[in-house]
Amino acid sequence: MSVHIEAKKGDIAETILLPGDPLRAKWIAETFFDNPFCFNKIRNMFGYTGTFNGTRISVMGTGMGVPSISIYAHELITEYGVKNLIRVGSAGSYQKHVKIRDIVLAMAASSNSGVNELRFGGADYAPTANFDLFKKALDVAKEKNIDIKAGNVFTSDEFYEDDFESYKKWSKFGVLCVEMESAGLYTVAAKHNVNALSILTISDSLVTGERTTSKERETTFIEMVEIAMGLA
Ligand SMILES: O=P(O)(O)O[C@H]1O[C@H](CO)[C@@H](O)[C@H]1O
Ligand SMILES: O=c1cc[nH]c(=O)[nH]1
Repeated sequence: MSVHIEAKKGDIAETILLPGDPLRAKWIAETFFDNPFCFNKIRNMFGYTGTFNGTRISVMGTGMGVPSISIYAHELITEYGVKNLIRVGSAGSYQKHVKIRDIVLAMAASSNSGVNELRFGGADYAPTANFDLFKKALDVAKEKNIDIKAGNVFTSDEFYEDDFESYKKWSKFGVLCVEMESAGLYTVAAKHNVNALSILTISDSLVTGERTTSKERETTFIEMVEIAMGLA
């Protein structure tokens, strides 16, 4: 048991899927896993382990934002020996060609996160995806005929920004979409020499104003989960 996870040693698989939403974690376990059992209910941050095609796999919510995912990633790695951390998140599009329900593999995560500014004393650190997981995700997507987009994403400390138009600077420099955790996940994984990848589904668009419902974000982003499950 760690401070925020009540699982016993050995309860959590080496590969874990990490949605921000704990109810998406529950849906993933109940929809995709064989024989899932719940290993965490602390703070209602549900975590489950089961099997997929005979291989053990886990899923757990991370909450929203870099501080929250950093806590869970740290405990999963240092207390439970997790080696592959795969975020399955929602994101807002910054580009006209990145449309609702498109899948984005985050090759790197630019950020305004105060956490990395604190950690690196104001110097820039470039949080990047693990190459092997990234390549494998491309292969799985191809095999399943799922179109993906890949590139730089933006990890923001804010969901509601004072200046809505500020996204246009990042958009101009080719950033595909915004979410709130990948830079933190990639940095903590790198610190502990384990593997991380963020697979994102576009839930809304800052360009067009379209958006999916909360329920759709919880239970319908199937293709990104299929790619993530293929990495186990
Ligand atoms: O759907 P999840 O995985 O939570 O990801 C996105 O959704 C939340 C904001 O609504 C933030 O956590 C953001 O990163
Ligand atoms: O962090 C997020 C996630 C989805 N959509 C956004 O605009 N921001």
